[in-house]
Amino acid sequence: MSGHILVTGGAGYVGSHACKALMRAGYVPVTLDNLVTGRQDAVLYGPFEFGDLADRARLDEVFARWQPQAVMHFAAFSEVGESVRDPGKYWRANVVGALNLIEAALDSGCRRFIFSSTCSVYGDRDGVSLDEDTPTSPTNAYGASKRTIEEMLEQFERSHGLSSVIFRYFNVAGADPEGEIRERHDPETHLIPIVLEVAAGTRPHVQMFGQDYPTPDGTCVRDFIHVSDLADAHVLGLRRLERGEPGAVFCLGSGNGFSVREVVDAARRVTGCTIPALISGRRPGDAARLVAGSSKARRELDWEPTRSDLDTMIADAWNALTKAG
Ligand SMILES: NC(=O)c1ccc[n+]([C@@H]2O[C@H](COP(=O)([O-])OP(=O)(O)OC[C@H]3O[C@@H](n4cnc5c(N)ncnc54)[C@H](O)[C@@H]3O)[C@@H](O)[C@H]2O)c1
Ligand SMILES: O=c1ccn([C@@H]2O[C@H](COP(=O)(O)OP(=O)(O)O[C@H]3O[C@H](CO)[C@H](O)[C@H](O)[C@H]3O)[C@@H](O)[C@H]2O)c(=O)[nH]1
Repeated sequence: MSGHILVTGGAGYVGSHACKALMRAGYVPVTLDNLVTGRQDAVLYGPFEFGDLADRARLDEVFARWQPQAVMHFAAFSEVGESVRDPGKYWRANVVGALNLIEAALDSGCRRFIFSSTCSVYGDRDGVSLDEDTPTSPTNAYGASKRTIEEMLEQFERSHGLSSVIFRYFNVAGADPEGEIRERHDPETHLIPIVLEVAAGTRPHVQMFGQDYPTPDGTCVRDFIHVSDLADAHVLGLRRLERGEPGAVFCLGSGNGFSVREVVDAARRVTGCTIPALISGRRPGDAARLVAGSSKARRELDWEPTRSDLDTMIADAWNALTKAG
């Protein structure tokens, strides 16, 4: 089935890759974005509507114009450290923004909703592999805002028949294998793009935040998932809703943990560059180890990540960065 899909945050990193996957699957992704962190030149695969989730009248206009059959909701603030310093920003933009969007969707008759959540909803559960049944206990406003939106979706499913698929992403990495779009945050805070900026010579060194964690080499361990594999999961989630299956939560990770040090070593291997690395103190809010333990998305959505080995993710990000010049 094809049709228009409203993609909030479609000018951002994950949203732009989702738009490409939707376009390839025969849908028309309509991006709604206020460009606070996204870029209009990443909106390549469907129409663009400038707008802010806070502006309910604008949301109503966009729903009336395109009559989307589903919403994919990526737009949010998503920096853990910032959410600790400024929780109000996260509650207002993420939670109130999502509530406006849900109500605008329902008022327009749209009852399919796909939501970007995060493994930050689990808080710091060192040593445990995290799956859909792991109890949530967010430790910062970012994770708490995402968990609250999950609860809102569960409540609107019961009260208004809004069907939702909630994806809890682990660490998203890589870039479009064709290099058309990539991760471009300013300032960049994520490990892999920072390491690649060092390789490209635009940053002098990478700081490794902490080497005294209870992990094999003392640096934090993360589960990285390729952004294109993640985008494919969203199309599969949409098809699940089209089939009329009930809403569900899925963790999206590879199930493999890599330490910060292993990521830096892999980037040296893939790029052939030296990549100076310094050890510095822990970054507040970081959990020692966040690794997905679930195969529910593989089982129930038939999702099969194909590019989520570490070297391929780094190579795709590197190719996209060097292609962009
Ligand atoms: N990147 C990751 O590793 C990761 C991990 C877990 C979850 N997520 C979630 O995935 C989603 C996308 O993350 P990303 O890395 O692509 O971020 P991003 O900053 O690249 O994209 C977010 C987009 O939303 C837009 N936006 C933000 N607030 C808006 C508002 N009020 N109205 C309209 N547009 C708005 C921004 O301009 C941007 O284009 C977020 O919800 C994030 O919490 C990302
Ligand atoms: O310059 C850097 C940047 C990061 N790191 C380390 O690399 C690891 C990964 O850090 P990222 O900032 O790349 O990613 P996070 O794990 O902090 O955050 C990501 O996953 C979270 C869920 O855990 C949220 O969803 C968030 O939006 C998403 O960016 C962490 O141990 C961090 O301390 C460094 O050592 N040096």
